This record gives sequence, structure tokens and C-alpha cells, in this order.
Amino acid sequence: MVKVAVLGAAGGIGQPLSLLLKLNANIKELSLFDVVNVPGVGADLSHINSDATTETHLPSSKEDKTALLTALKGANLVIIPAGVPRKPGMTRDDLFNINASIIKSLAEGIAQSSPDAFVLVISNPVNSTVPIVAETLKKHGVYNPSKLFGVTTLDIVRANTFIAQLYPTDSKPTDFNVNVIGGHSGETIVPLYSVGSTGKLYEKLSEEQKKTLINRVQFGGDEVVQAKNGAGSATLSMAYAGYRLAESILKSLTSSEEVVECTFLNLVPEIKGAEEAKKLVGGLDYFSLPVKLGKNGIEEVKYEILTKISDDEKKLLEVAKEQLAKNIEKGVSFATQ
Ligand SMILES: NC(=O)C1=CN([C@@H]2O[C@H](COP(=O)(O)OP(=O)(O)OC[C@H]3O[C@@H](n4cnc5c(N)ncnc54)[C@H](O)[C@@H]3O)[C@@H](O)[C@H]2O)C=CC1
Ligand SMILES: O=C([O-])CC(=O)C(=O)O
Repeated sequence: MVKVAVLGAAGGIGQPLSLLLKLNANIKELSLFDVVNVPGVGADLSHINSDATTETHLPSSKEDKTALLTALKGANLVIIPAGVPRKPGMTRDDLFNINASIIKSLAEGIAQSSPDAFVLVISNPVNSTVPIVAETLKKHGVYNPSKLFGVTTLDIVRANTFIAQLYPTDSKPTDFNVNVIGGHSGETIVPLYSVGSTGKLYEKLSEEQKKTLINRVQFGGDEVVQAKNGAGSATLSMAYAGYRLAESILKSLTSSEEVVECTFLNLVPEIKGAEEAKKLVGGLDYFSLPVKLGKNGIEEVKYEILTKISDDEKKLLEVAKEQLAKNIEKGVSFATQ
């Protein structure tokens, strides 16, 4: 039975994500933090007759650090959807200037109040915000790379849905679990349709259809940003995806079932398979890959998948690596300056 803290709980993602978490029988306490509106969200959720208790934490002023520290106290799992979303015409990197400082200050709170927690970073640009959290925790001497997750699950969710839409009579979205690797923005997102559950169906597509499908996964976020027309980006599908990763982590804590998920992680030697992965991705320090989850977080990186990909996917990877290197460096230098 665990305590989960959601930072940014009153937002577009935070609210439906908190609703899903409120329904999870493994969660004993749900701690909701935001800089606005969070008491209302908490009061509303608290009437649901599931067993998790709900508490809310709203800072009394910009200087008030106590609300965050209290929200995080004793948390086993911290999920961060705090920050600003995109508007049409913006890239995720355009969010860096605002979101980087928000993420850094939240990571400082985690370092102080819940240094042993699993940390799931949703806030964009993920390719840079994850290194910011890592460097901030390092500075405070409490960094455990096995417990830091950049949430890329929405890319997997989209990849499953979009291929199923091409084969409406032969398949359904739940048939698939596509590995999507790399990062979480545009061309850094690399869906590996040629391996695993989608291999045979993918091969049947024309070159044009393959290109369109991959592009749709890479730029799926833009579809939602454009449809919302200035009112933000994906929130409901993101809440579902963030919940899926949180649920998988909780499952690996409470059962002996093997659980594998893709996540954007820090490729450090202490994690089994990470050194092999790092060599295969041109020395990048962070990359999204399938990982085996266990009681202590990421137990093993399933790097072997990188040796099975098609020549076309290798080309996509080259483009992704170049962009990722810049995004990662931007996050690291912000946090270490
Ligand atoms: N990783 C992924 O796949 C995805 C990431 N995102 C990202 O998630 C983030 C949140 O998106 P939305 O929920 O749509 O935005 P939103 O604006 O609806 O909600 C963000 C919430 O964060 C809160 N917030 C701002 N500063 C804060 C602070 N210092 N501490 C705590 N809370 C704070 C705001 O008050 C607001 O309630 C964005 O950066 C967005 O780009 C969105 C979709 C997918
Ligand atoms: O597109 C955005 O800005 C939000 C996001 O990360 C996504 O939907 O994948």
C-alpha cells in the first residue's frame, strides 16, 4: 500500500490522472499538489468511495515551500505533470524556458522530502526535463537512476492505436504493444513496428503507408494541439498513458509477474544492460527503451531490441540521436549551471 503524490494535480492531465489513481486499490494515500485550484479537485475526488485517502496541498504564497514538502513527505511514487502545455505553432522545446525552472524546484522538493520515491516526469520537453531532475537529485546526493522515469508511454499508446486503425477488420488496438524508443518529441520518437506484435501487419503496408504511419506517431501530439486550437495539448490520453506506467510500477512492487515498459531513462552502468544500450545509441546518456521493472525500479534495459531493427528504423534512429544529444545537453547544463 503506497502513497502517491501528483505535482500539477489541478491541470488538464493532473485531474484525470488523479481520478485514475484514486481508483487503484494498491494506493493508500493520494497527495495532490498544485499552485492553483487543488483544494476543489481534492474535495471532489474525496467523495469517491474507493479506499485511497485524498489530501491537497496549495502553497499560501510564491515563497511557501512547506506545502510541497508536506505533499511529498513519505511518498513512494511522485508523478509530475506540472508546467505549461503547447499551443499551435510551438514545439515542445519552446516550453523549456518556463518548465525547466518549475521542474527544478519540484525536484529540489523531492530531494528534500521523498528522496527514495519513484519519479515519473510527464512535463515537456521530456528529453530535457528528465536530465534536469537527475542533475538536481545528484546535486543533493540522493539520485537513484533506477527510479527516474521519463514518461513516453503516450507514444506507445498512439503507436498501438494507429496501426490498428489501418487494419480495422483484422486487429484491435489492444492486440499490440509497440516498442517506441528514442525520446519524446517529433523525430526523436522512433516506433519499432518491424519487430514484435506488429511485424507481420507492418510488412504488408506500402512504403508510403509506412512513412505516413511513422510520421503520425512522431507528430501525434500536434494532431491534438491543433484540434484543441489554443486550449492545450493531450490531457486525457496522457492521463491514461501516465496511469499505465504508474500501474505497471505498482504491479512490479506488489507481484512477481514480469513487467516491461518503455521509458526514457538514464543509461548508467549500475543498471543492467544500460552500458550495452549506451554503446548502441552512440554514447547518449539518456534514451527511451523497454525496461524490466522490479521492486527497486528499473532492473534491466532490454537493449537487445536495438540489434533487431530494420534498416529504415536504423535511419530514423540516426536522426533521433542527433536531436536528442542537444535536448539532453540543454537540460544538463540548465541544472548544473
Ligand atoms: N510526456 C508526455 O507524453 C506529455 C506531456 N505533456 C506535458 O505535460 C505538462 C502539463 O500539461 P497539461 O496538464 O495539459 O497543462 P495544464 O496547464 O492544464 O496543467 C498544468 C498544471 O501545472 C500547474 N503548475 C504550474 N506550475 C506549477 C508548480 N510550480 N508546481 C505545481 N504545479 C504547477 C498549473 O497550475 C496547472 O494546474 C505540459 O508540459 C505538457 O507539455 C502533455 C502531454 C503528453
Ligand atoms: O504534444 C504535446 O505538446 C504534448 C505531448 O507531449 C504529446 O501529446 O505527446
